[in-house]
Amino acid sequence: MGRVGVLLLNLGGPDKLEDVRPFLYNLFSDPEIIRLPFSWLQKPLAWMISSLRTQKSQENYQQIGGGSPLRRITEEQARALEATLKQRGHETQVYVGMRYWNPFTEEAIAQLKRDQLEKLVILPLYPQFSISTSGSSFRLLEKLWNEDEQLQKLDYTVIPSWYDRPGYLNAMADLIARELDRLPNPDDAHIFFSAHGVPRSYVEEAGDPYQEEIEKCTEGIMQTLNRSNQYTLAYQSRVGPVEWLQPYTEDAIENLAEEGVGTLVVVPISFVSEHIETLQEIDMEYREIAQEAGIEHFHRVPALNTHPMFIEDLADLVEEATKAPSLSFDGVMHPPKKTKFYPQERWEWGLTASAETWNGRLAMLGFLALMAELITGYGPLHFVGLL
Ligand SMILES: C=CC1=C(C)c2cc3[nH]c(cc4nc(cc5[nH]c(cc1n2)c(C)c5CCC(=O)O)C(CCC(=O)O)=C4C)c(C)c3C=C
Ligand SMILES: [Fe+2]
Repeated sequence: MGRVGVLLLNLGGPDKLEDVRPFLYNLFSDPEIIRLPFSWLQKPLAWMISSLRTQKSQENYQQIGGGSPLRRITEEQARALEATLKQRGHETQVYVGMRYWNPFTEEAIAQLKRDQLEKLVILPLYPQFSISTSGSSFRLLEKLWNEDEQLQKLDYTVIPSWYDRPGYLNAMADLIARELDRLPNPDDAHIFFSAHGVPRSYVEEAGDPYQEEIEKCTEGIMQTLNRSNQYTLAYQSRVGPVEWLQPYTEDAIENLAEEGVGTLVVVPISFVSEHIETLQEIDMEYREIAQEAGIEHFHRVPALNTHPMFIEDLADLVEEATKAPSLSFDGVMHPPKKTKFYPQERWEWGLTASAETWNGRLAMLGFLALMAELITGYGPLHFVGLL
């Protein structure tokens, strides 16, 4: 391999409590996270939601030590991948580009430009593709590439998702097997896959392949695990008033308790690092729900972090991507057509004149309602827990 760089993409998280508000502002400013009919609404709404959500979010980060471990773990993964590639004889520079917090993707790109690479492998640290995660990072890269001729000359490969790789499935199965084997009766445990949710409309209207990839991933892990345990897939971390993918984790836990399940082994599957949604949401909130519902034993499988099988698999993936034909930029940051579906079209609202009119009216009404809610502290967004 020549001078190859690997760009690891991730979401980012606040390092300390003061970072929570600007981190949330960046997150809610992203149209791939909150989709609005008019772009001019995005920033005021992001400001408003982030201002009102900060306290609740800070309390959660406080419970896990005052900040997200995501940056530290992602840096550890980057260094472990670099070391594994070096052992295999490849001098590869691995960069970390976060979407909403330090180290930002823009900084990673500035650094890799200075390093004069021959080829770049773009590797999201999300096993499954979603418009809201890898898709959002690809959109940002698209923008940066479109603005920069030096980047346009760089050969690159994009890996859209990798949930079905045997190395990854083996690493996940290994972690689950270890957790099961610590129990007195491993066969009786119910394996509970908790995936990060997305609004249902992402899948049904915008063609997000996320749900399909999550389902295939879960089946792949169970086949690799090759045990007789019963299992369930549910979706966690719902934000806001709209419907998200179902069943919701909290409901599924309560249903299993009603069916008499006494031991749950929870497996987080949408991310590869410990972060607030494993350490606080699963370990604290869902544990409490399970206990209150009568589930006596609640165990959680750790995230992959720097699991050696996982890092070896990432190294294989980089080697394979380096051998794959390079792409030249044509205005869109897409992978080769054959690999995986990646929605190229932005999800547009208001496709017809009358819909435009209604979108406009609804947007204005919504904005006024939000202003009223901001001033009074009462309203539907407080009621459903978004603010
Ligand atoms: C509001 C919509 C959100 C969508 C859609 C969403 C999708 C999504 N997110 C992850 C992974 C992570 N999310 C994290 C934080 C986070 N995400 C949202 C909202 C949406 N996520 C919020 C409001 C937050 C902030 C935390 C909070 O206030 O609850 C993180 C970082 C966690 C950390 O340790 O800091 C990750 C990682 C996935 C995989 C996903 C869709 C597939
Ligand atoms: Fe999220």
